[in-house]
Amino acid sequence: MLIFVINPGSTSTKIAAFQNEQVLWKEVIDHPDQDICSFAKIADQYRYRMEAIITVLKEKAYQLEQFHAIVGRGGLLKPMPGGTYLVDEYLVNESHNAPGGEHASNLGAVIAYHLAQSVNIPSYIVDPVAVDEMEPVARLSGHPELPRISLSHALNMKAVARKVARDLGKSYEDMNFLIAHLGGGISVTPHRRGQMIDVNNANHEGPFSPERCGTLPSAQLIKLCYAGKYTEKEMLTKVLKEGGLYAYLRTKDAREAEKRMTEGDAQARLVLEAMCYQVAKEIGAMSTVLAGQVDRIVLTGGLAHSQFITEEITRRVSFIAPVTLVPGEEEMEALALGALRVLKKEETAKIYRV
Ligand SMILES: Nc1ncnc2c1ncn2[C@@H]1O[C@H](COP(=O)(O)OP(=O)(O)OP(=O)(O)O)[C@@H](O)[C@H]1O
Ligand SMILES: CCCC(=O)O
Repeated sequence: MLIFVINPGSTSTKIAAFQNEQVLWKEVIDHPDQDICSFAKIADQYRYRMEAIITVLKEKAYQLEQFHAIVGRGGLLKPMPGGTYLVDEYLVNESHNAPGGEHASNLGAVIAYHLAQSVNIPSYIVDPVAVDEMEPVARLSGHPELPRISLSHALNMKAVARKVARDLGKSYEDMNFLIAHLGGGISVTPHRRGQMIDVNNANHEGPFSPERCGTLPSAQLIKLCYAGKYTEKEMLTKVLKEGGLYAYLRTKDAREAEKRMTEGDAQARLVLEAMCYQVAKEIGAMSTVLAGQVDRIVLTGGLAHSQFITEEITRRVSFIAPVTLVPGEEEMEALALGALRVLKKEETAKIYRV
């Protein structure tokens, strides 16, 4: 089976061709700031990104007709269980209208669907950002007007969970994991026998990350919002794009922060230690969701490449369960494998309706 994979990110679109489980090629199409900033909404980038993808396909001498399916990263749809979903017009319209908010991944389904329609093959999304498998007790925030929302790096976390389980000779559905995706944003999730039963919303809650604030003191936040200093858009940028590491150190790059730390910058050390402290604290909190029945803690995402960061977290949480490192992310493989499970009839594609 030949599968075409499309993963739109905030500054790039990653594409790849897979022959069954094997990657044939991967390409990162970078989108310069001045291009991206010229669009008012993510949905407006559709034609721009589509044309860039078609250009690369032509350069690689691939025809859409050669593929058996196209799979895109799924975005901020309404809450939905994990799995592989067939993309249809309903799902495309929802992705276009972005009910859960603006995110580049909203374009994954739209682009995959239109490319696939043009050559009459199916298109899918897999474990989108909006995967919601939270238990009822996890949904209460403390105020009924502000229910907790599940937004996370579900795609990579579920792929990593399957891989770690496989390496242990088990299936994902047999295991209890605590998985922390440590990227530009951070998700910490208890996975109970294949279900992500809670998660810090990676945009709104939990540890601060290279670019996001995570949980903030709520009354202080309200006062700042009403202080007349910032517009709503500025506040959202502060919390989602210019928070965390960036707010303290003016860099989102943990490698740069670590370099400064090793050169003696005490503030860089404090901020990195605080980020690890918050991640460890969240892992500790989530271990109670599994009542301490944890087979493995898994650290994944870009920050899991760092020895300093993984050791700082591990020394605080290894009393809970052994810690496994899976640095980086495997989103392209996860998308291809999700589509493949359906094409091989190991799984039935779900239909998204809410
Ligand atoms: N070898 C490394 N050592 C330390 N930090 C690293 C290393 N490689 C990447 N990072 C850091 O990881 C962070 C980005 O992680 P990642 O690439 O997983 O994020 P992303 O894909 O941009 O965002 P997200 O994972 O939230 O979708 C950055 O702060 C980057 O500096
Ligand atoms: C909101 C979680 C997903 C991401 O940060 O890309």
